[in-house]
Amino acid sequence: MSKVLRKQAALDYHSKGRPGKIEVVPTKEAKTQRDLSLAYSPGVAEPCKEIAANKEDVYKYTAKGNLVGVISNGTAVLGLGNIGPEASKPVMEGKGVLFKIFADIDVFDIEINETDPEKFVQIVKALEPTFGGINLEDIKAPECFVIEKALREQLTIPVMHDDQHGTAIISAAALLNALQIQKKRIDKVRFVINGAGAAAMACIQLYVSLGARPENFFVFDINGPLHRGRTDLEDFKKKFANAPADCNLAKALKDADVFVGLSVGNVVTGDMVKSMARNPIVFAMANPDPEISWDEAKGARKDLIMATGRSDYPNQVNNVLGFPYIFRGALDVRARGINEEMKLAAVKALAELAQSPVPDIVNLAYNTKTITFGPEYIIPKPLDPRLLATVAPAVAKAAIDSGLAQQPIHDWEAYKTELNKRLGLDNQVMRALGSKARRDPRRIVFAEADNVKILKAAQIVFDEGIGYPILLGDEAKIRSLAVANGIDIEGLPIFDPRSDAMEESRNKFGELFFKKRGRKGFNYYESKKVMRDRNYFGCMMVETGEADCMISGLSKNYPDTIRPAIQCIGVDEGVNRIAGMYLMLTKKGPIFLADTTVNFHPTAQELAEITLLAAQEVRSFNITPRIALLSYSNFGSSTSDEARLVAEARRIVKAKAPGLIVDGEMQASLAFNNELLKENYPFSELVDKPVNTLIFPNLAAGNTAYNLLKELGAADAIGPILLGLKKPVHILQLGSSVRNIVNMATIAVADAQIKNQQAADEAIRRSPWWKRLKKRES
Ligand SMILES: NC(=O)C1=CN([C@@H]2O[C@H](COP(=O)(O)OP(=O)(O)OC[C@H]3O[C@@H](n4cnc5c(N)ncnc54)[C@H](OP(=O)(O)O)[C@@H]3O)[C@@H](O)[C@H]2O)C=CC1
Ligand SMILES: CC(=O)C(=O)O
Ligand SMILES: [Mg+2]
Repeated sequence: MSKVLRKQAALDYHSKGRPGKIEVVPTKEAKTQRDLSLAYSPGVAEPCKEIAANKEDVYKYTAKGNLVGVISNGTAVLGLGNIGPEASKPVMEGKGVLFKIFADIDVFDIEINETDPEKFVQIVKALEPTFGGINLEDIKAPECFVIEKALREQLTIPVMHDDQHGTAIISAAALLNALQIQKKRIDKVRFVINGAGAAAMACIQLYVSLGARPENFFVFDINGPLHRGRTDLEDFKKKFANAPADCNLAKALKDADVFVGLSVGNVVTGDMVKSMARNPIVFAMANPDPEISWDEAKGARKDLIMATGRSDYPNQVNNVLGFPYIFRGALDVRARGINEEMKLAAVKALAELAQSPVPDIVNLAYNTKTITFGPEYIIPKPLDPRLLATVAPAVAKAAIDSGLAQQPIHDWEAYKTELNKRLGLDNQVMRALGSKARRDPRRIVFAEADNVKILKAAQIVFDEGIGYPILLGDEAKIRSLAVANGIDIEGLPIFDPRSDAMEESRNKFGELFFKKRGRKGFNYYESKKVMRDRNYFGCMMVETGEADCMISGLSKNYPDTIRPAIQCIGVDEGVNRIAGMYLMLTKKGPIFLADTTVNFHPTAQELAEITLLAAQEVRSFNITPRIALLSYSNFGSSTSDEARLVAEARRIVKAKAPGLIVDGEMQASLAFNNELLKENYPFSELVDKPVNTLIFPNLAAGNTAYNLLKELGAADAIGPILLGLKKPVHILQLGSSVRNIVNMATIAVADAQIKNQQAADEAIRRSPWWKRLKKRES
């Protein structure tokens, strides 16, 4: 993405809808009069009195224990410098988001208009009753040292200045691994450190505690090398004033083993990297622009291990790998602080994790098959879901062993299970699916490209490497929409099915369509004419292999979009119908709902077919389906025709797929209440097998359920995912957001991979060498 577009995308991201990136969400029911009388006056007085009598109970009755204050005065924001507290707020909100998504920690971001360290300390100290921990952020040196020291001494909750210790911990873990790969010893290597601020000084200190020699550091600040002749140096800099007075960065880097940049962007050149010792290590960690770009540094040396703070290159050495998990561990044992033992435990856990085999979900998330420990993987990836259950327990254990914990953990396995539960599956599912799509992007037709949301989605699909968009619609209109909205569609093919230029394609598609539908109501003339309709044209592109999948329906009703798909493409072999399914991303993980879209009053046979189609699609998400067939009756408690139909559907499904985990008829409440199920219906296949797929008895029920869940904010809805078509065409709902459209496109691409895979497999099975293979096997 170009810089200009990235700028606009970032501004749009922050300003669209509710401005900013966070909101407060109640965790208790607050709907009825009773709820309100408990949540607030008079009921709320009871926990107040308990806490007044015993202050510790604040952890029992309030959110304090899981609440971290991310606090800044905006004096050293990323590498942007002293830009003030308001301008620091997007970064602090961002840290809040990362705390939440990676460690389920809630954050209030607090930007304080105060640069005087003493006053700043007084303000933060007064906030102690609110928080379980304090993460100081982007406060410049040397004030940050004074502030952190005073707060650590005066508060009884964990306090950490993330830019110092988070950065030191992550970079130390990366450094240990890089040294191991480069076969160098930490006590022998010579370091050049650019920057002598919060992050740099903490890194140096931690490296020294890991064995580096203080005299082996040449350190630079904005005024040049730290040397003994300088009279302007604060005490914390004097300790490392080892460099010769006439030194500069170029001279210092000659024959140096390790460069660590925690200063500003673009101050190191490729020539400087070339002059370093054999097998050098460069950590250019300034944000957002590193001291030297990945490409320039790697271009200079083949034997280099390179890392930056950025997410778009390998080896992202960024404190995001630390603060969520360090605080998680500290909060969970109610540690009184964060000490050296806890930091070193985090270093060790991170370094070791990078050396252990990477699970599929990480490879999926990063669109690669082979992430393995080595020069381009010295530190775990931020999207590695193992980080939480690895680093947090290590930190918690160190807090217990070093006497800082007030609430020890005894059952470590149970603790790890609880940590994994906190992450939920929902993010992982879309993330993994996105990565799957990116691994083998397919051509995707956007039939309504003269719609600005579709255009924005198409751009994202292209930029994120999910697929290759093909835009259908009036070219002039599409181009002017793109210009007016700053959407980059350069290089994306645009076809207008109504234009003269498309006459040949219309004729070709029309001929084919006539062959399919000539005896089903379309004469020769109509078959060609209907190809002026974008949905027919797009579906024929998919049918003829000129595209792999299609997205449409934002501005038309379902039947008008589904009909062309059925007529042009048709249903899969052995399938008699299509159906629609929604993927609901809920707090309990992903739940699939079908049929939400097509079949009004399915018979038992039809309901069984819908169930089998849904099961097949759920498997394509790498999830084992566990299906409840829903009704208002539980296992024959009603003898109505409707209830019996559902029970009969289950019988048909089991006859066709005995291994499928499916039960019913049952009420939705029973499907999600394992205790009730176990107690009253111990024979059920779903006992101890949490349901993830719901089949509704009719369209009214299915459609109502997903809309209710969505509108009440109980789940994000992705769909409808059309089931049963031979090739993927997916239909958007009216008013879909850009993110919804991108999600649907992702599913369409992933589906296209499966379908084409099947087609390829069939072709192989029909080929002569398949027979030879079989013969050899036997
Ligand atoms: N990747 C990561 O995880 C992290 C990266 N960082 C990055 O590190 C950088 C510093 O952050 P932080 O320590 O919090 O900020 P500070 O303001 O505390 O420190 C900045 C340091 O950089 C020095 N400096 C500025 N310009 C130059 C220059 N041209 N040459 C040499 N030194 C220079 C300053 O010198 P002086 O002392 O003379 O003012 C100061 O010592 C930022 O870019 C930040 O984004 C920070 C934390 C984590
Ligand atoms: C990553 C971070 O905290 C910084 O650049 O300041
Ligand atoms: Mg920072």
